[in-house]
Amino acid sequence: MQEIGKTEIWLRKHCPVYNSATKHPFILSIRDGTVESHSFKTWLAQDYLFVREFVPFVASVLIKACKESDVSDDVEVILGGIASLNDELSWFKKEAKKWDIQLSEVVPQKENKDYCRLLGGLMSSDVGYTVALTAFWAIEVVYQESFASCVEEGSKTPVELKETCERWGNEGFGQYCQSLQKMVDRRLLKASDEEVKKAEVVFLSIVEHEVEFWNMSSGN
Ligand SMILES: Cc1ncc(CN)c(N)n1
Repeated sequence: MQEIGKTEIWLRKHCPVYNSATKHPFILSIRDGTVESHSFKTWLAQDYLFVREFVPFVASVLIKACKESDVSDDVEVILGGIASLNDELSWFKKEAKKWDIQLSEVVPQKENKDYCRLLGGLMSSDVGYTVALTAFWAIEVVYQESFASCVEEGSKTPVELKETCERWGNEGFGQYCQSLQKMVDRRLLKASDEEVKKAEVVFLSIVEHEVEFWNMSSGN
Protein backbone atom coordinates (compact mmCIF):
# COMPACT_ATOMS: atom_id res chain seq x y z
CA MET A 1 0.00 0.00 0.00
CA GLN A 2 1.24 3.47 -0.88
CA GLU A 3 2.05 5.67 2.10
CA ILE A 4 0.28 9.04 2.15
CA GLY A 5 2.45 12.09 1.63
CA LYS A 6 3.05 14.97 4.04
CA THR A 7 0.96 17.32 1.92
CA GLU A 8 -2.09 15.06 2.27
CA ILE A 9 -1.52 14.96 6.04
CA TRP A 10 -1.46 18.79 6.12
CA LEU A 11 -4.61 19.00 3.96
CA ARG A 12 -6.41 16.79 6.47
CA LYS A 13 -4.95 18.46 9.56
CA HIS A 14 -5.71 21.98 8.30
CA CYS A 15 -8.97 21.04 6.62
CA PRO A 16 -11.06 23.89 8.18
CA VAL A 17 -8.78 26.69 6.98
CA TYR A 18 -8.14 24.99 3.64
CA ASN A 19 -11.89 24.63 3.09
CA SER A 20 -12.42 28.26 4.02
CA ALA A 21 -10.16 29.11 1.05
CA THR A 22 -11.50 26.63 -1.51
CA LYS A 23 -15.16 27.00 -0.47
CA HIS A 24 -15.03 30.71 0.21
CA PRO A 25 -18.32 32.69 -0.12
CA PHE A 26 -16.86 34.45 -3.18
CA ILE A 27 -16.31 31.10 -4.91
CA LEU A 28 -19.66 29.78 -3.74
CA SER A 29 -21.33 32.88 -5.20
CA ILE A 30 -19.75 32.15 -8.59
CA ARG A 31 -20.79 28.52 -8.30
CA ASP A 32 -24.42 29.35 -7.48
CA GLY A 33 -24.62 32.19 -9.99
CA THR A 34 -25.22 35.00 -7.47
CA VAL A 35 -21.82 36.72 -7.72
CA GLU A 36 -21.99 40.52 -8.04
CA SER A 37 -20.27 41.85 -11.15
CA HIS A 38 -18.35 44.47 -9.12
CA SER A 39 -16.89 41.68 -6.93
CA PHE A 40 -15.82 39.70 -9.97
CA LYS A 41 -14.27 42.81 -11.53
CA THR A 42 -12.40 43.60 -8.31
CA TRP A 43 -11.03 40.08 -8.23
CA LEU A 44 -10.04 40.18 -11.91
CA ALA A 45 -8.22 43.50 -11.67
CA GLN A 46 -6.44 42.62 -8.41
CA ASP A 47 -5.49 39.16 -9.64
CA TYR A 48 -3.86 40.62 -12.74
CA LEU A 49 -1.56 42.63 -10.45
CA PHE A 50 -0.96 39.54 -8.31
CA VAL A 51 -0.01 37.37 -11.30
CA ARG A 52 2.50 39.99 -12.45
CA GLU A 53 4.22 39.61 -9.07
CA PHE A 54 3.76 35.83 -9.15
CA VAL A 55 5.89 35.52 -12.32
CA PRO A 56 9.20 36.54 -10.67
CA PHE A 57 8.31 34.35 -7.68
CA VAL A 58 7.89 31.28 -9.92
CA ALA A 59 11.11 32.24 -11.72
CA SER A 60 12.86 32.20 -8.32
CA VAL A 61 11.48 28.71 -7.66
CA LEU A 62 12.85 27.65 -11.05
CA ILE A 63 16.31 28.96 -10.18
CA LYS A 64 16.20 27.09 -6.86
CA ALA A 65 15.13 23.90 -8.68
CA CYS A 66 18.04 24.27 -11.13
CA LYS A 67 20.46 24.61 -8.23
CA GLU A 68 19.00 22.25 -5.65
CA SER A 69 16.83 19.65 -7.32
CA ASP A 70 18.34 16.32 -8.30
CA VAL A 71 15.28 15.53 -10.43
CA SER A 72 15.29 17.12 -13.89
CA ASP A 73 11.50 16.69 -14.19
CA ASP A 74 11.06 19.37 -11.52
CA VAL A 75 12.67 21.99 -13.75
CA GLU A 76 10.46 20.99 -16.68
CA VAL A 77 7.25 21.17 -14.65
CA ILE A 78 8.10 24.62 -13.25
CA LEU A 79 9.20 25.89 -16.66
CA GLY A 80 5.86 24.73 -18.07
CA GLY A 81 4.17 26.75 -15.33
CA ILE A 82 6.08 29.88 -16.30
CA ALA A 83 5.18 29.39 -19.96
CA SER A 84 1.48 29.22 -19.13
CA LEU A 85 1.74 32.38 -17.03
CA ASN A 86 2.67 34.25 -20.18
CA ASP A 87 -0.62 33.13 -21.71
CA GLU A 88 -2.40 33.94 -18.45
CA LEU A 89 -1.28 37.58 -18.49
CA SER A 90 -2.56 37.97 -22.07
CA TRP A 91 -5.83 36.39 -20.99
CA PHE A 92 -6.20 38.89 -18.12
CA LYS A 93 -5.73 41.78 -20.57
CA LYS A 94 -8.34 40.37 -22.95
CA GLU A 95 -10.77 39.70 -20.11
CA ALA A 96 -10.25 43.18 -18.62
CA LYS A 97 -11.29 44.73 -21.95
CA LYS A 98 -14.43 42.61 -21.94
CA TRP A 99 -15.33 43.91 -18.47
CA ASP A 100 -14.32 47.52 -19.19
CA ILE A 101 -11.45 47.54 -16.70
CA GLN A 102 -8.50 49.89 -17.23
CA LEU A 103 -5.67 47.71 -15.89
CA SER A 104 -3.19 50.60 -15.94
CA GLU A 105 -5.35 52.40 -13.37
CA VAL A 106 -5.74 49.53 -10.94
CA VAL A 107 -4.14 50.09 -7.54
CA PRO A 108 -3.25 47.07 -5.41
CA GLN A 109 -5.37 46.72 -2.28
CA LYS A 110 -3.85 46.00 1.13
CA GLU A 111 -4.55 42.24 1.05
CA ASN A 112 -2.93 41.99 -2.37
CA LYS A 113 0.12 43.97 -1.22
CA ASP A 114 0.42 41.76 1.88
CA TYR A 115 0.28 38.63 -0.24
CA CYS A 116 2.85 39.98 -2.71
CA ARG A 117 5.10 40.90 0.23
CA LEU A 118 4.94 37.28 1.36
CA LEU A 119 5.94 36.17 -2.17
CA GLY A 120 8.82 38.67 -2.11
CA GLY A 121 10.11 37.17 1.15
CA LEU A 122 9.92 33.67 -0.29
CA MET A 123 12.10 34.75 -3.22
CA SER A 124 15.02 35.31 -0.87
CA SER A 125 18.01 33.02 -1.32
CA ASP A 126 17.65 32.20 2.41
CA VAL A 127 14.48 30.28 1.57
CA GLY A 128 15.28 26.77 0.35
CA TYR A 129 13.79 25.02 -2.66
CA THR A 130 11.51 22.72 -0.62
CA VAL A 131 9.82 25.59 1.22
CA ALA A 132 9.48 27.75 -1.93
CA LEU A 133 8.09 24.80 -3.90
CA THR A 134 5.56 24.13 -1.13
CA ALA A 135 4.34 27.72 -1.40
CA PHE A 136 4.10 27.43 -5.19
CA TRP A 137 2.01 24.25 -4.98
CA ALA A 138 -0.28 25.73 -2.29
CA ILE A 139 -0.91 28.87 -4.37
CA GLU A 140 -1.86 26.82 -7.42
CA VAL A 141 -3.90 24.13 -5.69
CA VAL A 142 -6.22 26.58 -3.90
CA TYR A 143 -7.17 28.11 -7.26
CA GLN A 144 -7.47 24.71 -8.89
CA GLU A 145 -9.78 23.30 -6.25
CA SER A 146 -11.83 26.49 -5.92
CA PHE A 147 -12.50 26.95 -9.62
CA ALA A 148 -12.94 23.23 -10.32
CA SER A 149 -15.95 23.36 -7.99
CA CYS A 150 -17.44 26.07 -10.25
CA VAL A 151 -17.33 23.88 -13.35
CA GLU A 152 -18.37 20.56 -11.86
CA GLU A 153 -21.79 19.10 -12.52
CA GLY A 154 -24.58 20.87 -10.69
CA SER A 155 -22.81 24.23 -10.57
CA LYS A 156 -24.77 27.25 -11.79
CA THR A 157 -21.81 29.37 -12.83
CA PRO A 158 -22.94 32.18 -15.17
CA VAL A 159 -21.95 31.46 -18.77
CA GLU A 160 -19.80 34.63 -18.98
CA LEU A 161 -17.65 33.35 -16.08
CA LYS A 162 -17.23 29.79 -17.34
CA GLU A 163 -14.00 30.54 -19.23
CA THR A 164 -12.45 32.04 -16.10
CA CYS A 165 -13.35 29.00 -14.03
CA GLU A 166 -12.13 26.60 -16.73
CA ARG A 167 -8.74 28.33 -16.75
CA TRP A 168 -7.92 26.93 -13.30
CA GLY A 169 -10.62 24.30 -12.98
CA ASN A 170 -9.71 22.24 -16.05
CA GLU A 171 -8.29 18.74 -15.83
CA GLY A 172 -4.88 19.69 -17.22
CA PHE A 173 -4.38 22.27 -14.50
CA GLY A 174 -5.48 19.64 -11.99
CA GLN A 175 -2.79 17.25 -13.26
CA TYR A 176 -0.20 20.01 -13.12
CA CYS A 177 -1.11 20.62 -9.44
CA GLN A 178 -0.79 16.89 -8.76
CA SER A 179 2.69 16.92 -10.31
CA LEU A 180 3.65 19.84 -8.06
CA GLN A 181 2.24 18.02 -5.03
CA LYS A 182 4.30 14.91 -5.82
CA MET A 183 7.41 17.06 -6.20
CA VAL A 184 6.76 18.64 -2.79
CA ASP A 185 6.17 15.26 -1.14
CA ARG A 186 9.37 13.86 -2.63
CA ARG A 187 11.37 16.80 -1.27
CA LEU A 188 9.70 16.58 2.15
CA LEU A 189 10.71 12.93 2.48
CA LYS A 190 14.35 13.98 2.43
CA ALA A 191 13.93 17.21 4.39
CA SER A 192 15.01 17.86 7.98
CA ASP A 193 12.32 18.20 10.67
CA GLU A 194 13.02 21.92 10.79
CA GLU A 195 12.53 22.28 7.05
CA VAL A 196 9.29 20.27 7.14
CA LYS A 197 7.98 22.53 9.91
CA LYS A 198 8.93 25.65 7.92
CA ALA A 199 7.17 24.27 4.84
CA GLU A 200 3.99 23.56 6.84
CA VAL A 201 4.00 27.10 8.27
CA VAL A 202 4.38 28.53 4.76
CA PHE A 203 1.58 26.28 3.47
CA LEU A 204 -0.77 27.62 6.16
CA SER A 205 0.27 31.19 5.55
CA ILE A 206 -0.46 30.87 1.81
CA VAL A 207 -3.91 29.43 2.49
CA GLU A 208 -4.67 32.29 4.91
CA HIS A 209 -3.56 34.87 2.34
CA GLU A 210 -5.80 33.19 -0.25
CA VAL A 211 -8.75 33.61 2.13
CA GLU A 212 -7.88 37.29 2.55
CA PHE A 213 -7.62 37.68 -1.22
CA TRP A 214 -11.13 36.30 -1.70
CA ASN A 215 -12.39 38.49 1.19
CA MET A 216 -10.95 41.52 -0.58
CA SER A 217 -12.65 40.51 -3.84
CA SER A 218 -16.06 40.05 -2.27
CA GLY A 219 -15.67 43.26 -0.25
CA ASN A 220 -15.68 41.58 3.19
C1 LIG B 1 -4.33 35.08 -5.56
C2 LIG B 1 -4.01 34.01 -6.55
N1 LIG B 1 -3.70 32.78 -6.11
C3 LIG B 1 -3.41 31.79 -7.05
C4 LIG B 1 -3.45 32.03 -8.37
C5 LIG B 1 -3.16 30.95 -9.37
N2 LIG B 1 -1.93 31.11 -10.01
C6 LIG B 1 -3.77 33.33 -8.78
N3 LIG B 1 -3.85 33.67 -10.08
N4 LIG B 1 -4.06 34.33 -7.85
